Amino acid sequence: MNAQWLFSSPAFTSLLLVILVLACTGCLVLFYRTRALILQRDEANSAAEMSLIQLRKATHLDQLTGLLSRQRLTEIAQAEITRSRRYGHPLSVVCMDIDHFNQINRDHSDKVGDAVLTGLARMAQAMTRQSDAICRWNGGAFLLVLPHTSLEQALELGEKLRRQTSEAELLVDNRISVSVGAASLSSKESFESLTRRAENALQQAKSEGRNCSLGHHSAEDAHHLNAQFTGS
Ligand SMILES: Nc1nc2c(ncn2[C@@H]2O[C@H](COP(=O)(O)OP(=O)(O)OP(=O)(O)O)[C@@H](O)[C@H]2O)c(=O)[nH]1
Repeated sequence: MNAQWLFSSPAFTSLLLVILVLACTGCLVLFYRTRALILQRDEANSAAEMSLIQLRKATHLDQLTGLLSRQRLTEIAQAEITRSRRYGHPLSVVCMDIDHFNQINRDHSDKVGDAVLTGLARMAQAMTRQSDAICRWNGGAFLLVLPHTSLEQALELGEKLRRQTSEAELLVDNRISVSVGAASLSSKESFESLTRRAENALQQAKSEGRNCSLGHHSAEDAHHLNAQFTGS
């Protein structure tokens, strides 16, 4: 039996065909199995993502940053204002807003903008006390409610946040800055009025060139400062 006879025999051709069919079937099985595994993994990931979103909703957290929702922070602030009045301790709020956030989104993508928000949220949480409350206020703005904190102390924290932000590597190729506005609770003042004054101070900081912190002094703050100055 020579080699030429073997390769041209019908039995050999049939064997080759069988091997080919088996190899193709194996490849197909492998392909469908891998695809099924990938689909399974994607489904598991999106289920985990969905349950995180649902958990955050149920626990009154901002879906992106995990900070308090604006609604939950307002409830906490109302309770803190009542406590501050009852025990006579100061309470302040700080409003911090990313400068030119619109442009960051435009130049880098919304995904990078989201990462900046999350990074800032983590930084603010790490730099504040457990008794402070922080929320995503709107767009690129955060609001901090600071019990037992005077306007001067709130501005000190605002400056610390501003400095830390300008040094943090939140963007790969650039630095970002924030502007900060602060206000301290006056007697009989509502939370809405207090936050409006902090937002006014923030707008003032924006119009003075951004990357700075400013406080809104109420008539009471001015009186308090004057009393300190004259020693009365
Ligand atoms: N990536 C991202 N962007 C958001 C989100 N929410 C709001 N924005 C964007 O934030 C931007 C808000 O920009 P502004 O606060 O007006 O800031 P700006 O005018 O760019 O800058 P300033 O004048 O310095 O405040 C808008 O472009 C919104 O689309 C979010 O959840 N993720």
